[in-house]
Amino acid sequence: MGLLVESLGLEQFRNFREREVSFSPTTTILVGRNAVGKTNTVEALQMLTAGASFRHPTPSQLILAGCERGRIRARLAGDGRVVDVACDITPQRRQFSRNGKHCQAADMPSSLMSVLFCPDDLSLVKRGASFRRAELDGFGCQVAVGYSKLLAAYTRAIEQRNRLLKDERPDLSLLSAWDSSVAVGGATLLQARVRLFGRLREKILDVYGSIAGGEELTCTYESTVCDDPLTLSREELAERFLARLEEVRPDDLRRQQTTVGPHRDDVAFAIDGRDARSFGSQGQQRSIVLALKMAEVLVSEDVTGSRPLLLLDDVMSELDETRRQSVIEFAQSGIQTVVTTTNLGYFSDELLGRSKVVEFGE
Ligand SMILES: Nc1ncnc2c1ncn2[C@@H]1O[C@H](COP(=O)(O)OP(=O)(O)OP(=O)(O)O)[C@@H](O)[C@H]1O
Repeated sequence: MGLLVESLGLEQFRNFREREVSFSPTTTILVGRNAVGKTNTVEALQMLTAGASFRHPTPSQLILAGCERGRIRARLAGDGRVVDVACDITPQRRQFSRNGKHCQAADMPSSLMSVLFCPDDLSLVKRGASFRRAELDGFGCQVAVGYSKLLAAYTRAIEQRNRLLKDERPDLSLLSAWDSSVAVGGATLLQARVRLFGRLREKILDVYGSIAGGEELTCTYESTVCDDPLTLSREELAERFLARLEEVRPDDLRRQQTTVGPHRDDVAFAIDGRDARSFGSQGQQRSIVLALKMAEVLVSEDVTGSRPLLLLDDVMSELDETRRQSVIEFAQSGIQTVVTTTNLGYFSDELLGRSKVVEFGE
């Protein structure tokens, strides 16, 4: 079954001097007008589960204006155990802890992970490729052991190679050394990412079929290194990547950046054979994102054996009735959900009766 969030404490965090919120094991609805701190509450929950915030703030942005430090903490309970997680925030850093012992941000999802769905996600299909990569990587960092380390090491290697490419007269032997380290780290990351994508794809197609039956969705991982990275061994893939880096070297030197690798890959969606980015209606694009988020919940349950916390920030107003119902039904299938809204009118009386409603603002 796994852990559920029982309560959250916010101390000098964002707009809160002090606030306690307790949660239902099923659905909790945070309601209030704009700018009262509903998203800030969701952000705190995401930090204590995913170990990161979708808004990518600096630590000082998280501290109540005029204060020197802040703290967020949550009590997680389930399976006969209680886990207290917290994050102490100073202007310089965030220090995470579990049951009073310091830990890394990347360790947080091992207690409870989360899937966030917010209005920005709705344009994921048509936004730049970096957003789709970030979605996959953010999910990977939570669900796959070691993924965040792979990603960090690869990102560092790419930064170093790019820095060298920007030199007036790049040292070519040093560039070859960076090529090797980019290729070896990149091959491992690429295989982990494509494997994860394969698991997600299966569920995305299932879920999409149930939201938009009759339409045929395809999703493809588009690698800049080779067509099917999983048909090669890791060593073979690293060699292929190295060969690609050598092939594009003149171009990379001219453009002063690395133009192939997992940091340039993309995920493409097509409906009935037509690219959803340019041909999909807004509704179809939103259904794809919905299917992707639900797939993340399902895959994380498959991989970890426990259900993640589902955070729905302000998406009810952005979805039409049919898609809203799909989300609500999905959330009702035994997934602890926290949803924010300015308007309780989106929820049926029956659902309101079964949910915990927490009011924000006066
Ligand atoms: N570090 C901070 N110190 C004080 N106030 C802050 C800080 N960071 C954000 N805020 C305030 O928090 C409020 C925004 O809260 P939040 O984003 O949670 O809104 P919301 O309740 O979700 O509403 P909306 O639907 O408009 O997003 C703003 O008034 C903003 O000024």
